[in-house]
Amino acid sequence: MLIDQLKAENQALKRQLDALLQAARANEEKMRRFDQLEHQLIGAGSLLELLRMLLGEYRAAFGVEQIGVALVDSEGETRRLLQLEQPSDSTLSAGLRLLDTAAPLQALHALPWKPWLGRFDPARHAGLFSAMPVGMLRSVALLPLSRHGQLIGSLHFGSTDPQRYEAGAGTQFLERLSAIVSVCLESALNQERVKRAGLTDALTGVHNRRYFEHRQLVEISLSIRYRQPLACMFLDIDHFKRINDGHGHGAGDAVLRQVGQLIQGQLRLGDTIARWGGEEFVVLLPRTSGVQAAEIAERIRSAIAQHGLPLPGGGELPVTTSIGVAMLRIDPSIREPRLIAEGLIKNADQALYAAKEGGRNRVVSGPEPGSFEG
Ligand SMILES: Nc1nc2c(ncn2[C@@H]2O[C@H](COP(=O)(O)OP(=O)(O)OP(=O)(O)O)[C@@H](O)[C@H]2O)c(=O)[nH]1
Repeated sequence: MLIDQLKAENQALKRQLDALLQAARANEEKMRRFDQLEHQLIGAGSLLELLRMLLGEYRAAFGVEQIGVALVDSEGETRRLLQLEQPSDSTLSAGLRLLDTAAPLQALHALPWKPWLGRFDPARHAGLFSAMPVGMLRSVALLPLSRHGQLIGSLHFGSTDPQRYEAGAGTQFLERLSAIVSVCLESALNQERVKRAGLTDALTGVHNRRYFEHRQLVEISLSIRYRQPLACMFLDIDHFKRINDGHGHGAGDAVLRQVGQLIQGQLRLGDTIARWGGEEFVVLLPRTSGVQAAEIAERIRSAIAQHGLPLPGGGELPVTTSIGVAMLRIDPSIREPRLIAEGLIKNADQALYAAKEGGRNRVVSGPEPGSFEG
């Protein structure tokens, strides 16, 4: 009898031991995966890649239903940097929130900043998960992201399991994760700033020709692959030399800045504007027909003509532009994207020349493209 009892106890102990060993192995495996993910985060090649990892791969790796990231972006810099890389990204739009101020995060994270684990409270937490459906969430982990004593963002995990993130549970791993993500974010932002500096026109703040030429190749390939129209606009400020000669180089620079902003103000997110050089700007309009492009060009022309440059002594210096519009044309004999790009620019430039010849302050459209059969 006693032997049977001992045997049964032994078996129960063995089962417990097996379960513990299994849990330890699972934990070890989990730690190994986290370790791998941390290395991937550290190795992210860009801000976009880092955010995609956090919002996409991490979600799968952690086995949580939802992940959200909020970043303080008071100057709109992060938004601009991300657009530079990828104008629209569904992973990002689902999980990323850019905040004008740190105030919402200060309300979320009390000092000393540490991960907060607990029950999901729709009133407080629903907004943290952005566009994702949040009705099923039961527990959340909110990780403050900080650098140099400032809150720079917040990382949010949401689970349908009420016990997944329980108040009072250990947060060592999450603390480490928030430290790593904070450093990676700062470093990725710095990398993007360096990259952007090489792709931006220092005077006007719009893209430079180098960026445009790169973007143009991407847009041409997309346009051909999806058989969608692509419009290109060449803009030149009229009699710019007279502005420089009559009012000084500083006034000329101010006109360039103002014109760049006015053009930008008329464009959509996926459009690209760049300073081509001197007083010339160039614009790419994906998925835009010739008729629409001519309308947009006319809006730009009119906006610039209506906004003269305010002069220090009062009054305004009139500014006008001539604009040439061309559509991507597919010549089956030309397959090299670089040559197609040159042809598109040449056609827009010819239309611009016709606008100058026609008396300036006007829009001229080049011939409509034939079909998209390539
Ligand atoms: N202020 C300023 N001027 C520039 C800059 N880059 C080029 N320019 C000037 O832009 C002027 C361009 O003059 P032109 O090419 O003769 O053309 P325009 O006077 O605009 O005449 P049209 O194009 O025929 O209407 C030159 O005087 C250049 O020195 C710049 O960055 N800042």
